[in-house]
Amino acid sequence: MIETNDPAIWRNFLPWPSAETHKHARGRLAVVSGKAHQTGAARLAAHAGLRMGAGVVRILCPPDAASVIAPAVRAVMLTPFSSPENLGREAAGSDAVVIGPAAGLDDATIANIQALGSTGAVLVIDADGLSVFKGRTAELFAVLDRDDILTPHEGEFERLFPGLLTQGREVAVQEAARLAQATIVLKGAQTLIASPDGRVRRNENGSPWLATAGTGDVLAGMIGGLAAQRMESFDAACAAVWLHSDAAHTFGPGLTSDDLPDCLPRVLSEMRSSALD
Ligand SMILES: NC(=O)C1=CN([C@@H]2O[C@H](COP(=O)(O)OP(=O)(O)OC[C@H]3O[C@@H](n4cnc5c(N)ncnc54)[C@H](O)[C@@H]3O)[C@@H](O)[C@H]2O)[C@@H](O)CC1
Ligand SMILES: Nc1ncnc2c1ncn2[C@@H]1O[C@H](COP(=O)(O)OP(=O)(O)O)[C@@H](O)[C@H]1O
Repeated sequence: MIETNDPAIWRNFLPWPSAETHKHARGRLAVVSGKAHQTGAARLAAHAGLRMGAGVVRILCPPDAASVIAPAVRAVMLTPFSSPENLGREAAGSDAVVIGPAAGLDDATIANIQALGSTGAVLVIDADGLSVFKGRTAELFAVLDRDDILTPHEGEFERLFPGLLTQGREVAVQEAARLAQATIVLKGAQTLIASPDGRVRRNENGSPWLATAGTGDVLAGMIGGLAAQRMESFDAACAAVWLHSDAAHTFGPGLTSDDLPDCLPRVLSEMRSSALD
């Protein structure tokens, strides 16, 4: 049965800081950047993860990208990596890692994802991190744990699961979660979220203002931010999808992906008030 993605299901599981917490205890998120001319997507995701409450957010970047990113971040930290092995070491200790936005469609992205697979962090894989496995899904599935999350739009979904969408989006997303043994977020006007345990939810508060470049990168960062705070992956994905749309409704006309993270304090405050009622 497909449930509506109603906040009543997950709002009591949203992570709020306790009085005694500190930034490392709130959760550590890493976001992997693309090359020097492709750093915007990672910066969007990192800012969104921080706004969602991850206590420490770090961009891990190829060495040539560091001088581009450093002047463009403040609360987000930055560490260059020189190889997939080095990336794995730098990401160890992260609770969640986002990879894929503007990562590049080359073997380096595959090697980086494989290196992250042994860190134990929840992986949120989006965009190029999905498309690069076209025709090589067995290699992707070999990396995944059940708490990992894939966030394809329909184009990316078709690259990973050719032909599956002809069975309808609902059937397709459930079958994809079963095959991948991971949570799948099939994005669109009505995003569907499926868990490998068979649960599936339809998001019904979508906003067409989200049809603008970079909003998917922000969503990946929001999911990563909640997963870093150890919210269960399926609920983290469902909550982030709903809050992402709510932020878009809050902003309305003229929305760009840059605006979304800055709408989150209001959206989260309203959610917190309703959870305390
Ligand atoms: N600020 C930034 O730096 C941004 C970087 N981005 C990155 O830029 C790279 C390329 O992005 P593209 O948008 O070209 O790659 P996509 O894989 O999104 O699009 C490639 C093709 O897929 C097709 N497609 C089929 N179904 C689609 C759907 N439902 N939604 C969107 N496209 C669909 C489109 O026709 C498009 O020509 C990615 O790595 C992405 O993460 C984008 O996220 C935009 C913002
Ligand atoms: N018409 C629409 N109605 C509701 N949500 C939409 C619509 N178009 C796009 N979105 C949402 O916007 C986001 C776009 O993500 P994505 O396609 O990955 O873009 P990008 O790669 O530019 O970040 C997804 O969360 C998707 O569900």
